[in-house]
Amino acid sequence: MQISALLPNRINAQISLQPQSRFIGVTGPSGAGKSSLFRALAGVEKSASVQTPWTSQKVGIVFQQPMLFPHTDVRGNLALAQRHASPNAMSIDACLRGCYCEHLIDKPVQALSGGEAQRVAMARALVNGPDVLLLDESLSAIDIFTRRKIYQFLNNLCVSGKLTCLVISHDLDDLALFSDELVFIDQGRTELCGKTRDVLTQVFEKEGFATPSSVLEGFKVTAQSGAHDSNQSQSAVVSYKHGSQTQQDQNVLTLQGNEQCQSENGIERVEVAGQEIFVTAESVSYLPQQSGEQVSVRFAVKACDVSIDTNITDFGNASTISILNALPCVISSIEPVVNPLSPLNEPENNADTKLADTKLTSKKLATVNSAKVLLKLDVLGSNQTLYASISCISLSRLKLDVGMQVIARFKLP
Ligand SMILES: Nc1ncnc2c1ncn2[C@@H]1O[C@H](COP(=O)(O)OP(=O)(O)OP(=O)(O)O)[C@@H](O)[C@H]1O
Repeated sequence: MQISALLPNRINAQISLQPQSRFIGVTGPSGAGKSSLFRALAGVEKSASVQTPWTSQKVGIVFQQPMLFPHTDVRGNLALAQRHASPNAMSIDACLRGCYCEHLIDKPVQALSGGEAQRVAMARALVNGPDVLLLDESLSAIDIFTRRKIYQFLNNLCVSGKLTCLVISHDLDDLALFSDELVFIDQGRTELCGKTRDVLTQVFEKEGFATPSSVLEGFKVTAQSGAHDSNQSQSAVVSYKHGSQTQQDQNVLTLQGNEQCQSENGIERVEVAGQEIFVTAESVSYLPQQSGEQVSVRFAVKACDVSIDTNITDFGNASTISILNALPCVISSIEPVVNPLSPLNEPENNADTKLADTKLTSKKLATVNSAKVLLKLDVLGSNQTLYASISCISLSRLKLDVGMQVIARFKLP
């Protein structure tokens, strides 16, 4: 999927995406040109020259400012959008449910809070039945719980093949969780573009975040495929079917036969690199589904939530700690988390901040004035990466070094 946009003196962006990508995150510094790019793609910028694969498809855009029709109420706004809806558009009720604003239906627009107005604007855009939806920080005023639920609704529409979303956000955790691919815009150009976890790694390394998130992918585990008290490999055998209209409206994952998705008390079980991982239901999103029976999902793990255990034997039976999740890993790099405000960390004092291929000494750590280190961990049995942010005290107490095998333990995301 190729997209290009040229807007004199502002945008010169070429974006190359995989054909199966349906939820594409867009980020970059303030003033980078993200909104200008979307305005160009939506046809709002008359001087723009744009090429997209959506020439015969319906494209919608939702701005940060909801721009609802002020002379009517929520019902009136949705009814107006429905007048021009495409034949396969979802019902008003389904859109209201998916955007958590059923209770707002009779409210005048002036009586809506900022976040409520954003939810209604999102529902209104969906009622119109777009094939492609451009979201320009459209959910920025909504609390994280509701926002994640709406993103999950959109994610499910994307996975069912009904919608392609391009989503501008400064919240990298949201984008990590939902994006099939991520685009980083800077100075009007596409600086990075590709698989979310690869682009995120480059963004974190470039921007030097102290506690980056890692994106892990795996398969949903079914009820019949595993026991609770085991960390052993389980096979995941649920499938995604393009169900009836009602099912699609409600975004139901259809199960095969009598199998049940393992979601107990809001917890999903996901197989990652042969291990069973527990994740809260709201922290899982679906990948574009491949042919076959397994349902591919992803979740994000913050570096500060990962602990390191050097006892690599019998790791599935750590019954004395509350942390549920464990993945065998090898340390691939160790870098200090540098305090940017410290005078010790000016460039001339900071020449040797990469400790990856050297023996760690307390002298070196003192040189970079760091209380914490960031470990990059290769998850054994997969090509996935996990970050762990731990104290320098733990680093030296556990005598951690590059190449060491450890168990990464993390609470359920
Ligand atoms: N209508 C306009 N005419 C001329 N320049 C504009 C116009 N709108 C925006 N700009 C400029 O284009 C640049 C990119 O702005 P844009 O709003 O696209 O950035 P952004 O990445 O969306 O920023 P933010 O994250 O802060 O929303 C900025 O320097 C801005 O001043």
